[in-house]
Amino acid sequence: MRLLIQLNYDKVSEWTAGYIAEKINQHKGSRPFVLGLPTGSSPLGTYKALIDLYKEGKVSFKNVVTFNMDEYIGIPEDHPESYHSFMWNNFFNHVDIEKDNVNILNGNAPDVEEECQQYEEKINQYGGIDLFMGGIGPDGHIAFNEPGSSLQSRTRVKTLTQDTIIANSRFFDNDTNKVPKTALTVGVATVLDAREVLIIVNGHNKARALHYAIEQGVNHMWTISALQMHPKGIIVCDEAACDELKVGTYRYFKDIEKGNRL
Ligand SMILES: N[C@@H]1[C@@H](O)[C@H](O)[C@@H](COP(=O)(O)O)O[C@@H]1O
Repeated sequence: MRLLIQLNYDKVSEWTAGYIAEKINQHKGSRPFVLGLPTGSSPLGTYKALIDLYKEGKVSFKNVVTFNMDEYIGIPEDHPESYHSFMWNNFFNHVDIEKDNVNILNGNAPDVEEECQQYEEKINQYGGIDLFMGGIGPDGHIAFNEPGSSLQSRTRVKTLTQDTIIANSRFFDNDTNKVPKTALTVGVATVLDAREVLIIVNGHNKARALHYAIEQGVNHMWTISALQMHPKGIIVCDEAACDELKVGTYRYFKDIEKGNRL
């Protein structure tokens, strides 16, 4: 696994956007580039930086198909805090992506099981995900794969933990009662199937999760740790997120990434 330690959040965003743009630009062949995407505050800076790169003519999303990680169950698609709204407001509306190339789980589907199965099938029809970008919760969850999720899990319904409900209540007037209690999410195995996985970890409140991701074993209580099983896993973090790493670990990754542009 690579660990890219950046000075601050702006540098994390800049590096990640640059990496994604480069992968899109390098992509060849008739098949579109398939990009997995998260919501949350962690990727916001990356979305802004990608929009800037698009406006500068350095990347285009015309030949990109996206699959989002997750969506709440039971709030309308046009609710300001739905992940549909988040993605269109913060990213898709500002770049040249085709509407038909955007895939986000439908949390209001009449048959959610069917919705999840079709999502997996659609990913396969596109030949799999080239690069899955993600963030993590303070408890190390990836997408909505809460602690205890099977590391072989596929797209399905998950019940949110109280920790996640409290963390996400900041988007719902700080009222935990307004936060949906369930969500549709890609599974850990769905993420690991991607050819590359890039996870953004920033801020002191993610420091414990980063320690478990990097310095402890693969464990279903910290689902991000499954990234250790991926042949091309990358974590991009800021200095603040390194607060729980051993000095030796920190220095090791700083040293081996020294001089690497991307
Ligand atoms: N389902 C999302 C995750 O995909 C995201 O990584 C996490 C962290 O969010 P933030 O980046 O705002 O800390 O929040 C939610 O639980």
